[in-house]
Amino acid sequence: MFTTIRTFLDRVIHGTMASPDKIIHRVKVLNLPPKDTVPIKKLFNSHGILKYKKAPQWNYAYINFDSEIAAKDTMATLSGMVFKKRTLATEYAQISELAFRERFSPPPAPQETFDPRSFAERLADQVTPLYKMPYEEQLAKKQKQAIRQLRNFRKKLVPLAELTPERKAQLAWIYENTEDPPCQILDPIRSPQIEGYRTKCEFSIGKDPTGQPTVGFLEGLYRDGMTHVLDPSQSIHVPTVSKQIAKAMEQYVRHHSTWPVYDRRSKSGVWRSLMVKAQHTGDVLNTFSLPLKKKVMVLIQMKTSDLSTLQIEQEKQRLVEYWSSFAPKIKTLMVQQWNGDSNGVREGGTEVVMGDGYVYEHLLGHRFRISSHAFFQVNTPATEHMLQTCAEWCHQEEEKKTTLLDLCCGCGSIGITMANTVDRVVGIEMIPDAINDAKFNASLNQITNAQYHVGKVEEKIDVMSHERNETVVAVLDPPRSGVHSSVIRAVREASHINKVIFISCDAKQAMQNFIRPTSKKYQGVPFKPKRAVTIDLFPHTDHAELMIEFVRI
Ligand SMILES: C[S@@+](CC[C@H](N)C(=O)[O-])C[C@H]1O[C@@H](n2cnc3c(N)ncnc32)[C@H](O)[C@@H]1O
Repeated sequence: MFTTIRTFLDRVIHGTMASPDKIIHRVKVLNLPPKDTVPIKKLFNSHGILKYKKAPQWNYAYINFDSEIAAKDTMATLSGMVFKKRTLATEYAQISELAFRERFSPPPAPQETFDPRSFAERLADQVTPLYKMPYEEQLAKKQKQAIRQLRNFRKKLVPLAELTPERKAQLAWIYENTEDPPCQILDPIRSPQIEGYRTKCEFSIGKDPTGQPTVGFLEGLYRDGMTHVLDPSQSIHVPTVSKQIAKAMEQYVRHHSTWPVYDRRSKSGVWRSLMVKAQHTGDVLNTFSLPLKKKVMVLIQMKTSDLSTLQIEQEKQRLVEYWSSFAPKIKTLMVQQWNGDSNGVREGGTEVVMGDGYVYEHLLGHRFRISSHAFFQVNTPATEHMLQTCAEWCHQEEEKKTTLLDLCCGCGSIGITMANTVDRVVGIEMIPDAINDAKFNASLNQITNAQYHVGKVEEKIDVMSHERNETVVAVLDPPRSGVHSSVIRAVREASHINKVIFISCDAKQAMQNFIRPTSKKYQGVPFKPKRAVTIDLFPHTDHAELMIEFVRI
């Protein structure tokens, strides 16, 4: 058994091990508004409740207490309280901690059925499902998806037809155009490079179906009980250098380390995941003489709760020695210690053990420093095409000052590549490291007209002082999971924003909220799409970016 007596005692003493006797006093708060995440957080925080569980779509929340008295106190405070015109109610329950934890125990392993495909085919079907399709057909398929998405605007909004004439007039553009997609759709922008284009890869470390420690991609979804890791050496979207690094890490865990790989089912073991950022250009200015050693960041995630401090330090030292002699040379090595249940590389808890913790990339003649957690588009040449088109669309013809509002700006790539064509850039981003990168990147590129603000867009959108005689173009590039509706509301209500370039992999709801007629919830004059283009940032996969220019109606 890998767990030592020391860690067993440690868990019992520090409470990370479920004790059958321990009772959780749970309060369910009922009749909360769905969404409204920020006001709900403020409400709970103002009553000293910092930890609770509520999904945006739920109209209830759970709060766990160690004592019945604390639970009942909170019930007395919240019951009957009127919040957002709703009267809150509460329910109390006691549950054993063991039962509570078992809710999160791994799903049962799926029944093994005979699969005639090789492991490589199984993985390719999963991570690059279009790999057998000629590239032109892939583009046509993605174009069809974009057209369907834009046509859906009409389908989703027609139920709003019982509208006042004034609100109906706001949708005239969509009713007038009954057959075609409701705006111009340009030819898709193809990826200049269709193989080995992914600059960032997150590999899992675990066992393949034969039980061999492997560094690769997880087969299927963990929530479906899948925990096998498959070898990525034939994955066509992964660059050669990243495959070499995955293989080297696999050699390390198989032959150089005495610690086992992490088992997602028993939640034991040490080696969890490997993130590789293998940038396209790297940190040299002359892009034609690229020493490979300047391009690659490696981050290794370990579960260290079963190791002593000395063992952790020794392991870090061994990793540094191993990767220092690896060819091609890597630029920086990081170790992340993560003992929680969730999988994947996380923000924070990362130590730089070799190099400076950064890699660099060039985009449209600008140089960018990227930290381990900052988002950066994974397909550099295709991103350059996307940004070129975005810059053309942002261009204002009027003789007015233009402010570019770079919402969800990451480490600043959009604003910085366009800063020389506008009067000022204002960037907002919630990850502090990314904002540090954005500020650094602005000065690295001698950009003096950019300011950056750390925080959530929905909370910071007002940081921008409104100047007279300026037009504001917002570029909104949210994560795949979408943006909070308050962001869309804030953009709609900011009457000085007359254009929004919306870049998204999948955010249908957000797009609809830009165009729906004025209502109590969605105030401000709505936008309408003027043109759209698909940019294929992810060849061989089902994904692509859709960039839409929205203008006020
Ligand atoms: C798809 S990335 C785009 C980054 C950047 N525009 C770029 O092209 O490199 C989305 C970014 O939005 C940030 N983000 C997500 N939700 C946010 C929010 N509510 N407010 C501010 N930033 C957010 C993420 O941290 C991430 O950096």
